[in-house]
Formats: sequence, C-alpha cells, structure tokens
Amino acid sequence: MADRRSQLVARVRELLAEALGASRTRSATAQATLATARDRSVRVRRAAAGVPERVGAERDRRLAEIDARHASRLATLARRAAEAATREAPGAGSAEWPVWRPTPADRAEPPGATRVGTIRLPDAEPVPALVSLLDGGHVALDGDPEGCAAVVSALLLRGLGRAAPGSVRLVGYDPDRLGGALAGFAPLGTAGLLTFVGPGGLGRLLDDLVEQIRRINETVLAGEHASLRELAAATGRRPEPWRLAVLLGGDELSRHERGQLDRVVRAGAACGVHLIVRGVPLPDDPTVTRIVVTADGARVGTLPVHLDPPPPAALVTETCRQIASVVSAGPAPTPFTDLLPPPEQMWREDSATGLTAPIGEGPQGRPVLLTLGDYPPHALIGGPSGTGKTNLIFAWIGALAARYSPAELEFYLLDFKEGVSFARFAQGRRDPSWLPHMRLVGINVNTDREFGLALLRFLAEELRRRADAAKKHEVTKLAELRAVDPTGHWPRIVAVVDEFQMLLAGRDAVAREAADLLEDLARRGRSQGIHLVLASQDVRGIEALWGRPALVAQFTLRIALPKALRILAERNDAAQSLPKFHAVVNAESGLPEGNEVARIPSAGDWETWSDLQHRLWRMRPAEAAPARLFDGDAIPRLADAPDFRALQAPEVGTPRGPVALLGEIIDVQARSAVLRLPRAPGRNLAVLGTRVDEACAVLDAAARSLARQHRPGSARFSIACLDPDADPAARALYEDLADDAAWYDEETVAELVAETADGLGAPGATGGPHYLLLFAVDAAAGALATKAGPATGLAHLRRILHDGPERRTHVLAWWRGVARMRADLGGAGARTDQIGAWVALDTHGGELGSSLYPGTGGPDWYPRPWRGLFFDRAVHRTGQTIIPYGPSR
Ligand SMILES: Nc1ncnc2c1ncn2[C@@H]1O[C@H](COP(=O)(O)OP(=O)(O)OP(=O)(O)O)[C@@H](O)[C@H]1O
Repeated sequence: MADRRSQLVARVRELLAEALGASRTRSATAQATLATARDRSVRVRRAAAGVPERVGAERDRRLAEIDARHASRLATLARRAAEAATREAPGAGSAEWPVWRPTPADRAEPPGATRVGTIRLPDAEPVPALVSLLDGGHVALDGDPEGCAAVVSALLLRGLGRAAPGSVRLVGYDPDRLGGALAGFAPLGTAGLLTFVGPGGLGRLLDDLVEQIRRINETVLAGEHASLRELAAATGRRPEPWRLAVLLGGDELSRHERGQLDRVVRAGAACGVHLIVRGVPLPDDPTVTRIVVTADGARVGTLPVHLDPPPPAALVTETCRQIASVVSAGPAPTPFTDLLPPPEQMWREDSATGLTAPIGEGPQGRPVLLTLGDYPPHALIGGPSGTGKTNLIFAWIGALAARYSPAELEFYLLDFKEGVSFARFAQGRRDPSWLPHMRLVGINVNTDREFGLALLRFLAEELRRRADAAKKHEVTKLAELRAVDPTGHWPRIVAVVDEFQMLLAGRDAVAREAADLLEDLARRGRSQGIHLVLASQDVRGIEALWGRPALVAQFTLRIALPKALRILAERNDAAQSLPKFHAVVNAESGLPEGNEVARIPSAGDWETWSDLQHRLWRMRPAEAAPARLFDGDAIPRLADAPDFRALQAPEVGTPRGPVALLGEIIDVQARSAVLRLPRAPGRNLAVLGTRVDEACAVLDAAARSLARQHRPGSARFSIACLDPDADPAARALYEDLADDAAWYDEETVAELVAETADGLGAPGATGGPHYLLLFAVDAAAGALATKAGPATGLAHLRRILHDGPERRTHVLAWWRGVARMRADLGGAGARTDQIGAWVALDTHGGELGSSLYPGTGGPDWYPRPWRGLFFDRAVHRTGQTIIPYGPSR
C-alpha cells in the first residue's frame, strides 16, 4: 500500500516535473517571440516615423511638376487659340486699332469673323473673342449703353474694313438716339452707303430687308447655291452687297414686325443681310450672338470677355471718307477674269452648233451671254467714241478664245480706225506671243479699203468652199458638215470689222463690191459658220447699212454702248440711260423685249489681255503659225516677201518666164504684185507719176527680183538715171547688181538705146536677157531727140519697146507723167500697146483712160502716199493697189 502510495507520489511528481518543464519551454519560447516582436515593433515604428516626410516631398514635387506643365499647356493653348482667332478674323477683322487699316477680302474669300474683345486667362496671352457677322449672323446687345456703342462701332468698322468699298451698306434705325456710335460713319452717307430710317420706319425697313432676302433667294441664289458666301466661293463673284441694319431701341414691335424680324434672323445671313440690335428683342437662333455689357466686363454668349475700346473717332471718319470717295468715283469694273473659264476648262467647248460666251455681268450678278450661231448669226456693235467698243471687242474675243480652241474658232479682224491696239493679237517685237485663233489682223487700214475688200473676198471664197463641201456631203449646215466630215477643218469664223462704215464710204467700185460681198456673207454665212461682227461709232455707218434692209435684217444680235444711236430698234432707247462701261445686249434685232444690260469688264489694257494671250499661246498646237498682221502704216520689205524669197536662178541657162515683183498686194496673204516678162510683145513696164521715192522703189524691187532669177553674168541690167533725186536709189541698185549692171546718164543714155536697138537684130534672134531700167526717162527727151546714127534716140527707144520683149529685152521705165510718156511714144495719138503694164503713182484715174485702161474714164484711182495702182493688160481686168517695197538699204 505504501509502495503503491509512494509509487503514485513518484508518478505524480514525475508528471508535475514534466508539466513544469513543458511550460518552462513554452514560456521561454513565448519570451523569445515577444522579444522579436518588440524588436520589430521598434524597427517598424522607427521606419514609420520617416515615411510622411518622404511622401510629402514627393507629393510636392509632383504637384509642382503638374502645375508647371499645366501652366505651359495653358499658355500653348491660349497662344494657339489666339492664332486660330487671328486666322478666323484676318486683317481688319481683328487688328488692334493703332495698326488697323482696311483689308478687303477677295471676292471668293469669306470676310471672316469680327473681334470684339479678349478672353483673359491668368498667366496666358489674351485670346480674341470673336463674333460672326458678315456672312455669319446677327448680334444682339444688352446692358451698358456706352459699352454697347463701343461694340457697335467696332463691329461696323471691322465689317467695312473686310469688304470692298461699297459692298457693305448700312441702315440705321435709332429713334431714341441711343447710338452715338453711328455718328462717325456719316461720311458713308455721301456715297449712299449709310441711310437712316426715322421713327416709325422700322416696319418699312424690315419689310424691305425681307424683300431683299426673297429677291436674292429667288433670282441670285436661284436654288443653285445655299448662300451668297457659297456663290462667291464657287464663282468668285459677289453680286450683292452686305446689308447691315443697326436697330437701336424704339417702341415695342408689332406682331407683323416681330414676324419680319424673325424672318430676317432666320434667312438673312445666307443673303448677306445682318442685324446689330440693342433694345430690340431677337428670337433665339444659332446665328444670333448675344453680348451683355456690364460696368466691369461683358459676356459674349456664356464667356466672360474683356471688351476692346471703341475705334478712335478719327479712324472711323477717315476710313468712311475714303470708302465714300472710292465708291463715288464709280464702280470698280468687274474683272476680265470673270469672263474666263478656269484654266483647266479652257478650250473645252465645241462650236458645232454655235459660239457662246459671257460678255459681262447682269444686274443680278448673272453672266450675260452672247451667242453667234444659226440664230443670231451676226452682230452689230454701236456706241459713240470712247464708250468702250474696242474694250468690248477685246472682252468678247477673250471670252470666246478661252473657251474654244483654234480648231473650233478662227478670228479675222479689221480695224478701220487709227490705232494699233489690235496689233497685239499678232506677234510683235516686244511680245512674241500671238492669239492662236487669230488668222489676220488689219490695222491702220482706214485709207486701204482694198484690204477690207480683200478680206471679204477671202471670206466669200471660204463660204463657197464650205458650201461646196456641204453639197458634196449632201448637208446644209456647218453642224451637219462637221458630223459627216469629222476630220475636216471646219472652225467657225468670226470676222470683226471695227468702224466698218469706212468700207462702205464712197460711191466707188470698192464700196459697191464690199456691200455686195457683205450682203452675201451675211445671208449665207449663217449656215456655214461664218459670222460677221460689225462695229461703228458713227451713226452714218449704221445708216449706210440701213439702205440695205436685207443686209441689216441678218444682224439680229445688237450690242449698244451708252448713248448709241440706231443700233437698237426705233423706240428702244435703253442705251440712252446706260451707265458708263455697260452695254445693252439684244438678240432680238433690238426690240425692247430683248434688252439685257451687262456691265462690261475692262479687258483692253495690256496686262489684263496679255495674261490670257500668253496662257493661250502656250497652249497652241505645235504647227500653229502667227496671225498675219497687215499694218497700213508699215512699209513692207522686199527681202521679207515670201514671193521674193521663193525666187531662184535655174541651174543652167536663163529662166523661161522671169518675173518682176513690184510691190506688195493689199491682200489677206502677203503676196507680191508680179509682172511676167516672157518673150512676148508689150512686156515692158511704165511707172507713172512724180513721186521719186515710190518710183525708185518699184524699179528697184523689179530689178532685184529679176536679178535673183539669173545666175551672175547671165543677164544685163542697164541703169540710166536722169533725175538727180533718184540718183542715190539708182546707184545703190547699180552697186548691188555689181558686174551685171552698167550705168548710164544724160550723156550716155543715147548710146545705150542706140546700141540696144541695133543689137536687137531680127525678131527670131535671141541674145541674153537685157533689162533697161530708166529712171525719169522723160528727162532724156532732149538727149534722145538728136540723131544717134540713122535714127533719133527716141526712135531707138520706141523700137526697143516694140521689138525688145520678144528678144528678151525689156524696158522698165519711169516717166514723170502720162503726157510725157505719150510724147516719148510718139505724141498724144500714139499707140501704147508696147506698154503692157504700168504702175500709176500720183497719177489720177482720169489721166489713165484711153488705151491705157479698158473702158472709158480710167480706173477708180485716187492717189495716196506710198501706194500705186498696178495694171497689166495681159492679166488684169481692173487695177490692183500695191504698196511699194521699202528701200533695200
Ligand atoms: N468696261 C470697261 N471698264 C473700264 N474701262 C473701260 C471699259 N470700257 C472701256 N474702258 C476704257 O475707256 C476708254 C475708251 O474705251 P475704248 O477705247 O474701248 O472705247 P471706243 O468706243 O472703242 O472708243 P474709240 O471709238 O474712240 O476708240 C479706254 O481707256 C478703256 O480702257
């Protein structure tokens, strides 16, 4: 028992010891853990104590960085906004007053927005605050009167400065005299650009604005454009002014007035009708900008804005005065470029059925068109001197030439008035360009009606050629001919004759033939694409035509310049009230219902014209040749004459039928008058008249052209000069012909004729060619009257004239009068057969009758300087006017 008890105690002690050991171990572990934790806690606490300091520094750094970035971004954005605003409101739309000046927008360019003040941002440059007025909308002001007045005058001045003078019209309605702002604009009133409506006039003013909007919508925009701004961008034309109505207070609006105001607000901006109002309630609309002015600033819409100061009063009045003076000086002509298609569209039109081109701007800004075709086929232009006919012809030619290529259209132009302005169509010394459509330009032809006749004959021949071709293809009209002969060259031809009455003046053969040809061309040209455009400043010119009703009836297109008489129908006096640089265009033979008024652009000045001509010239086909320029004041040169250049000597022997060129024929082509000198009786030439220079020129050209056909040493040229005045010319010829020429004078001329006559031998004998060039041969009458051998010199001369040509011996002699020649030939009754050809200078037609010219009374020849009448009885039925070639050196 005791054992058991002691065993039990031992066991308990053991257990207790075990338990104590375990708890001691646990306690130690816990102690260690606690110590570690404490240690960590201390470290953590220590670490934690350093954190806020570092985080704060980082945060501050980041905040400073964000601030800096923000400020720089804001400055950039503000700068960009300011730049964008300046682009939106260029020039006068936003310039500061000290540097402000008008900068009108181009017509296709929108005028842009208008600055009223600035939006201020801290630490950034101010950004302009813009409102949209011209082509944009309306402005409704409220608040401080003075501030509102400043905004009104700034808006008006900036608007005026962005538009061409005269293209902004102001209407003021200020019954309570609220707006001193308008006072400075008073100078515009003198040019009708500012009007005031009195108290009670608001209704009428609004009615008028609504009416303008309706009219512009119907007739100007006409469904083709949504707004004037679009029309201007598309066409480059701005046919209507901007209308700015400034409405400052007044009585409450009536229902009608409110309705009209609503209409203007809704539809005005598209038609260039704008409102600036104060004290007049405007309906809400996206086009309305509201500005509220308070003592310490303003709000534009919802933005706070610092308003600009008003423009200086002196700037307002001076600008308005200048605009008024420009406008009072007359409307700026519409630019010539308005008549032209864009460059990429040039030469795209087809002329098969006709030629259509604008000539100017109608009252609604629409182009007024001129057409030449089957109907109307021909045009008559009239207007007193200085009213712009020449300019109109330039404008019309330019508008046509830009649309139709030279394969579609050719021009022939003849100017009977003095001046050279049309010469620029041909190639010149100063400007190598020419108008590729122009085939012929005749200037200074007022004394050379033959040139007009030559042109008409040429056109008549072309008409015949076309009619023949049409007949061959069994068609009647040009359009059909072109369809069946697509590879043929059938351009429409427009022949313009300025001061055409000169051609019909006089009762001579030229006038008669010209009128007959004109009538034929006018009647039959229509279907063959030959169109006549006749212009005249002289009512007598028109009356000359009136004598031929059949001719006049064909000219259904009439163009009357201001104060033109008798161009339009009798009771149609529309031309009498035309303003400067306008024309009545009428395709109904001048009947009043056909009237269309056009403002004609300025086209004739050198720069305007040459821009177009150079462009078209560069487009010319490779094979294009310049127009022939015939200048009646110019003296042609033999060396330049195509016929002279074509002459050449045969390889061997002598030419069978040598020719002498005597001068230039007045003709469409630069041709020479040719005298054939075959071995046949009568092949001699007499030059008749007292004019030394012209006589020498004719003999000189004849001799030089003959010499060109003979090889050196194969022909004899015997030059006898009996007038000292002719000496220089004759000697120059003698020297140039060198070894082929021999010189004779009064002393030796008798020997020449005696020797020549003796050498002729029998009719069949053939010597080498021998040309006797006798200058003022009548002066040798004394020397030739005496006997040289068995006969007198005169008898020898007569024998040479008679028998020489068949033996290649030809006399080319100048007699200073018909009577003197007859005396040398054997007296008044002597035959003149041996003078087969002659050139008359200052010898009147009457003297050339009886045996020198067919019929009685002689030719219609009125001598004039540097012209001759050439008649060769072997080939001519009538005389041919020639222009002697100028001195060869
Ligand atoms: N539409 C126009 N716009 C501006 N200026 C023009 C216009 N038409 C003509 N002019 C100018 O008027 C002047 C006279 O014009 P133009 O020579 O065309 O008249 P004209 O009737 O042919 O006169 P004339 O018969 O005396 O030659 C010229 O200086 C010309 O530049």
